[in-house]
Amino acid sequence: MPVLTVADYEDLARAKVPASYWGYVSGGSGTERSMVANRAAFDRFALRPRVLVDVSTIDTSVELLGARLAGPVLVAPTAYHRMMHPEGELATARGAAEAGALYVTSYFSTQPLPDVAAAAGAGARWMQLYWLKDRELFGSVVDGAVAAGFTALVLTVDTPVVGRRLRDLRNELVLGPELRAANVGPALGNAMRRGEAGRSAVADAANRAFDASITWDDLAWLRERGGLPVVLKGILTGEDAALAVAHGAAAVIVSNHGGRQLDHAVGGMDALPEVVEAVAGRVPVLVDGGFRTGTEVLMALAAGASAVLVGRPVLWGLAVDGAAGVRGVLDMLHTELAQAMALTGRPTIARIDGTALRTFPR
Ligand SMILES: Cc1cc2nc3c(=O)[nH]c(=O)nc-3n(C[C@H](O)[C@H](O)[C@H](O)COP(=O)(O)O)c2cc1C
Ligand SMILES: CCCCCCC(=O)C(=O)O
Repeated sequence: MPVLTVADYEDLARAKVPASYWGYVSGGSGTERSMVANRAAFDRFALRPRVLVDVSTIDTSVELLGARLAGPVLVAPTAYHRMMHPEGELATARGAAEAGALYVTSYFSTQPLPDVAAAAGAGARWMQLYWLKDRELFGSVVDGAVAAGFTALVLTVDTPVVGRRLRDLRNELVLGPELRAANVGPALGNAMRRGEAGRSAVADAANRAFDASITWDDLAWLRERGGLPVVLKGILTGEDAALAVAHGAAAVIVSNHGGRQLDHAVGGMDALPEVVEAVAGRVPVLVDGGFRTGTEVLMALAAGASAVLVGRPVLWGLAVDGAAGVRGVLDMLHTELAQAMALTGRPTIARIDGTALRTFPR
């Protein structure tokens, strides 16, 4: 069967991944309405094409915090890539670099940061962080990211505690020995104890380690420690977007964490307009949650996003064909975007603006 869509990658990946790992990747929290909301939002938008525009050359390239990228589709941070492929994050880093895409490496990478950096080569890379109670350990991971040449720190702010992911609780999720998180110390890195009825070893380890007391005032410490741009991931309101800019965020990522954190949270595409309005062009606004086609990427750009991140699609590509699968998914989204740009009469990313979008009331 030819692989023609991101959804085709999902179908092929499902057959390759053990059931409890598939549940971890596919699932959301609670009723999973936040996950559904991400996809449902696209039904409330339609594109307004312009015709008789010279679209003989299409340029999808963008620049983001100093990185030149082949297109506006980034790899979202996702944990435990060795669930999908034996090479894990090394294959992801190679595939993303080959596609000219920026890779946001998860705090829960199963490969050491220097190895991920080496695999990425000249590829753009940011490092995602969860704030730990153990400030010394937290700081040492920041130092490690800086030393490995990551060029921005992405602090995920929607996870003071882990969402109630029922698929993981039902599957009594435990990780095999190859799935040690390689960069975060043994207490958090090791979620391999025996399964317990109704519990997820991964969520339990995270809940013990994450610092649920941090506030806006702590961000200065992180900016100082890393000396890198700090991007906040998991912003869903205009109020928090304004605070993020006021506290020195270099960019914000509008995200409900793929529907895995707050149940009934607003979807990424639905939250985007109020964040764009509050930020008012002062820093780039990125968005994720449910993006599966280039046309959907174009919708987000028209609504004011500078770029889009994809989480599960990259994992599906990784499971299907390692680095080549990751590259395949990212190339597919950029190719689809280029076609949508031609068909809407917008030959460059800068030409995609709000006039390309019609929004239907909820
Ligand atoms: C399996 C999985 C693991 C994830 N791990 C992380 C993580 O370690 N850090 C983080 O900030 N977000 C994490 N996320 C959330 C993603 O960064 C992103 O917000 C989400 O996947 C986007 O939605 P999509 O999967 O529909 O594209 C994870 C998501 C999935 C599906
Ligand atoms: C199950 C808890 C692990 C949290 C870290 C990975 C993550 O963000 C995720 O969504 O999963």
